[in-house]
Amino acid sequence: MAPAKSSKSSGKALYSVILPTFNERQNLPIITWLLNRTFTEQNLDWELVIVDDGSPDGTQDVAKQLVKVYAPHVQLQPRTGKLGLGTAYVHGLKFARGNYIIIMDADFSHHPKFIPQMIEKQRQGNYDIVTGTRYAGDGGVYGWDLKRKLTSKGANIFADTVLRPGVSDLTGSFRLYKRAVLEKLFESTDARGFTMQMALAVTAKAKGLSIGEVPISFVDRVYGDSKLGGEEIVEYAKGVLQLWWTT
Ligand SMILES: Nc1nc2c(ncn2[C@@H]2O[C@H](COP(=O)(O)OP(=O)(O)O[C@H]3O[C@H](CO)[C@@H](O)[C@H](O)[C@@H]3O)[C@@H](O)[C@H]2O)c(=O)[nH]1
Ligand SMILES: [Mg+2]
Repeated sequence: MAPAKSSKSSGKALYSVILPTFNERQNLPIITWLLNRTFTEQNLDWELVIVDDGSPDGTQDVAKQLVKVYAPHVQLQPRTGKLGLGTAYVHGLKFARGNYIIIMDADFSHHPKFIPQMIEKQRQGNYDIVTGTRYAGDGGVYGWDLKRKLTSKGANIFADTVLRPGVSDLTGSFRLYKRAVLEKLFESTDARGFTMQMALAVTAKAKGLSIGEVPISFVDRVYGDSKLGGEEIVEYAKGVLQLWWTT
């Protein structure tokens, strides 16, 4: 792959999108097309780092095609097995070259159309982090059943009550980070599962970092299944209590 323009040498912002995938063969081409369109329209430098965990559905074959079609913007950084969402971000960051890192899901729950607003917000306030929020302003959740909605809302209320971070969507993972900030946050939290989003936001607030919010509509995936299970929910509760103890 031809090297992407380095943000350090050009002095211009380079936005790296880290996209963890597990069985996203059907979603990946469209999300990549949308990302390309969004960044091109905005005249922004960008790259996409796909972290696929050996998906049995052939996601990596699709990803390899996209690497060629969108060269030099797309890289595939696979792992051999399903090692989890949090470590996928850490893995992706090792290869990302941008000075800004965007983390999002590959299943259209996080629509690329919100990226320009997140970038604009970051620039306005020079925020360390800008997080997409489903629970403020025009934000919302569409397509989830009541149980899943209550789980998400409950998880946010629980963490907000115990930890008081003042961030409206702690479990959401559609975020823009300054690169150096994300590197430091990864070093200072052990949480690596779905708990990680909450732990990163709470730790950031405890360190005095600034977090801007952009309302997003989160739409449930059309293709494939969620990988969030009961075990993750227990881990989340443990994560909140651990942070309560340590921050
Ligand atoms: N590489 C890798 N990717 C993974 C893994 N598990 C999930 N993914 C990818 O991570 C993204 C999110 O996974 P989903 O399974 O679609 O998650 P969800 O149930 O929709 O959960 C969403 O909402 C949660 C709570 O609001 C969020 O915490 C979570 O990050 C995500 O946005 C998708 O792109 C999926 O392919 C994994 O073990 N490895
Ligand atoms: Mg999803």
